[in-house]
Amino acid sequence: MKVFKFGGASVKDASAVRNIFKILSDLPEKEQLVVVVSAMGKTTNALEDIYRKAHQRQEFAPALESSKAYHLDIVRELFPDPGCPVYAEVAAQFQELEQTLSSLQPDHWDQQYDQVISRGELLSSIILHHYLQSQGLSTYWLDCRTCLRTDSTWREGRLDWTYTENQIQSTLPAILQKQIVITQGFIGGTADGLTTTLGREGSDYSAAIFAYCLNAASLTIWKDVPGLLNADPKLFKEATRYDEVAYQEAIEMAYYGASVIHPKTIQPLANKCIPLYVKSFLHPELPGTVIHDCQHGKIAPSFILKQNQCLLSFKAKDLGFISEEHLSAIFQAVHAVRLKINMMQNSALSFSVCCDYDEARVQQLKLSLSDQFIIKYNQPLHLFTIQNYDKGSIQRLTNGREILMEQRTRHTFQFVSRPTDTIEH
Ligand SMILES: Nc1ncnc2c1ncn2[C@@H]1O[C@H](COP(=O)(O)OP(=O)(O)O)[C@@H](O)[C@H]1O
Ligand SMILES: N[C@@H](CC(=O)OP(=O)(O)O)C(=O)O
Repeated sequence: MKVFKFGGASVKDASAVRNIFKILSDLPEKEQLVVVVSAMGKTTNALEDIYRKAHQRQEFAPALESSKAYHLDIVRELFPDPGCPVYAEVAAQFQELEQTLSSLQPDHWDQQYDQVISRGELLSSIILHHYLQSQGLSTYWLDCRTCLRTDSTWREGRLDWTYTENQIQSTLPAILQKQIVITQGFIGGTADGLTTTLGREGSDYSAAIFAYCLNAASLTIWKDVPGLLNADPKLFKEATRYDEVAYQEAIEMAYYGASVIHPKTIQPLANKCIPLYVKSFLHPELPGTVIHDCQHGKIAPSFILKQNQCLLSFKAKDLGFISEEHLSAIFQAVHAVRLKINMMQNSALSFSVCCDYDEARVQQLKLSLSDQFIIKYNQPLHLFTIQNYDKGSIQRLTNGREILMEQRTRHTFQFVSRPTDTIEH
């Protein structure tokens, strides 16, 4: 059996949904398949905006109406018959969403976020399931919250692998004998029946969980790019495709910020040697990239940019050296506010970290450490990483930039700098 994952771009409008049917109908008839789908287009961003407004008691109705209209336009185009049950199911999703939004509690920001933001994947999977059925495919809509059990770490649910594996293995194989399973990426459920999310862009990870639990022959993630490239083509000219990449290299690329694959995706696949194909949904006939257990020589340098970074520096108030005790206090506080460190460096009197910028979390951190440290920060910044660097690739990227922090290991070169108008000079 195989697992396919379709991201937001591959369900962004009615013709994209039709294209999925085309890809699936080209498969051999007996192929057993789980299809994991993300929210349509930029729905998750739209829901975040609606949620923020609702939480701050601002007018959110127009933004909600616009998301509803976006989904309904797609539904109308795909289902000319207004009696099709998809209309009632989509309406019910929006009704429940409105109920949640109008009864928000002032606290529990992260918990309520998950209850709201998860609607995007529920909507897209319902629409895709009904469309594939209307075209003659036999599909089964699975509410993945019944299988993917997480703890209640809101916005970044941690998976209960044992429960999830048992649940998936005891329910799905029988269904897969007869039907294609359509389910949601990005979301899971707690033992109390609440919804969790797995971290932004987490649908790839969901697909890897299904592939792992079902011992799939492969996972394919369908993208708007021809495969895994050595850079984001939206930012770097002349990005080139890798034919094959080893698991470890792909883990590193995702970790450093290559947003084409969620960082947690590869590990479960590598543990069972399940190949991951990155393929173009626009050109499904092309080979794409395979990420698997392979040995090859040095691959072309890859260029990775993480935006919206912040450089924090900590100095002990007594002007003492940065000791292990200081570092321990800093790490505990960083962990408590859930800031993500991407690079760090220490000198005699100060310790610096580059992390994803989140104003509220940075302020919380400053508050919790202000007794011991003088804390300064600088943002917005860019973090560049070059894997498999050489002299030319470093020159190409650093040229004309002011570098605020830099680090080099045998394979990886990283630096933090201020944003400039163009990525390449
Ligand atoms: N190394 C890379 N190779 C290919 N695409 C990349 C890479 N790094 C970033 N991207 C970006 O990832 C995008 C596809 O991922 P994403 O937007 O998450 O798709 P979806 O939401 O449809 O799953 C591409 O359009 C491309 O701009
Ligand atoms: N919809 C979620 C999960 C996801 O993975 O989406 P995509 O596959 O479109 O990156 C998000 O945008 O974060």
